[in-house]
Amino acid sequence: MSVDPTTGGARAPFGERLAAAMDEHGPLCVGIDPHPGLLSAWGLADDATGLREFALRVVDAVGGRVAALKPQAALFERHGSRGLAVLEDVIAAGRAAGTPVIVDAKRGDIGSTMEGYADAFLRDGSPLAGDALTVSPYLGFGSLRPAIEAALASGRGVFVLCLTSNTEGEQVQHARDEDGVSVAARIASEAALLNHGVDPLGSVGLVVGATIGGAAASTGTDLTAVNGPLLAPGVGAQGAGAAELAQVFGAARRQVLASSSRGVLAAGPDAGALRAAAAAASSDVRAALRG
Ligand SMILES: O=c1ccn([C@@H]2O[C@H](COP(=O)(O)O)[C@@H](O)[C@H]2O)c(=O)[nH]1
Repeated sequence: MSVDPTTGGARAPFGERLAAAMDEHGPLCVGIDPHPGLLSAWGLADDATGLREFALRVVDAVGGRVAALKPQAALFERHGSRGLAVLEDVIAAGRAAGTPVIVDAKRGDIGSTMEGYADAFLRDGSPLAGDALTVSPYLGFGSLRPAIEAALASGRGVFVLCLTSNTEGEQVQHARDEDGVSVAARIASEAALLNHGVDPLGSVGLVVGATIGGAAASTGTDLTAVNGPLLAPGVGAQGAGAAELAQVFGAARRQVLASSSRGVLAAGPDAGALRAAAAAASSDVRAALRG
């Protein structure tokens, strides 16, 4: 256990905290993606003030009611330093509501630079540190070591891109090495090694899109053996629903944290409507994954 510097209490490992949150609230993560079109639809300006109103309204509406929140860093970064300040406040507000915050920044670089990303997103005392970070393994899984070590040392987690929800990802993720092992399968087995023996779930998760159909099987990717959380974007706006979740994840379905951003956010700006949209999505994914 690591110590939470805010409360002084013990912080359980991320995988354990997320498993408890999924059991309590249902396996839904609400993505906070303040696209310009959504800001406009909510009657907000496409600036840092509009961004703050939008993002904190989502946290107020659904924080404490869903398993996780996932702010999309790009849509804060596009507002420059003021956008990053809003991202910091959103991370703090989500955590204060007791909801794990997954910062979707998809960082990946050589190991020495990954140290910097680890400091920024995965260490106590950094205002950009949530509960987990999405990371990209395409500089080699080993390059992620600084991020993984920082996460595990502080009760945080990572989600490593494995089989992403976009069709372009297949070109890289389905490729096979000279032994016939796919890139996706290799990434999953690296995560499985790190999560081996951890109960109920390890803290090294994977990103596996809800839109990928039979790609786990066709690439030889053993999702159950990962023994870690599977963040599944693609629900809602990208077209996946309950049937797709059941098909994609099969026996690994209890590890899945389904993620929907625009599918929920389109219900705003009214807080009650946002809450109702999240509750409906949560109940759908719970039926598909836990029924
Ligand atoms: O494979 C991936 C990895 C990440 N994402 C991110 O999830 C959300 C999806 O938003 P929706 O509005 O629910 O489509 C977005 O932030 C993506 O960057 C993904 O879609 N697929």
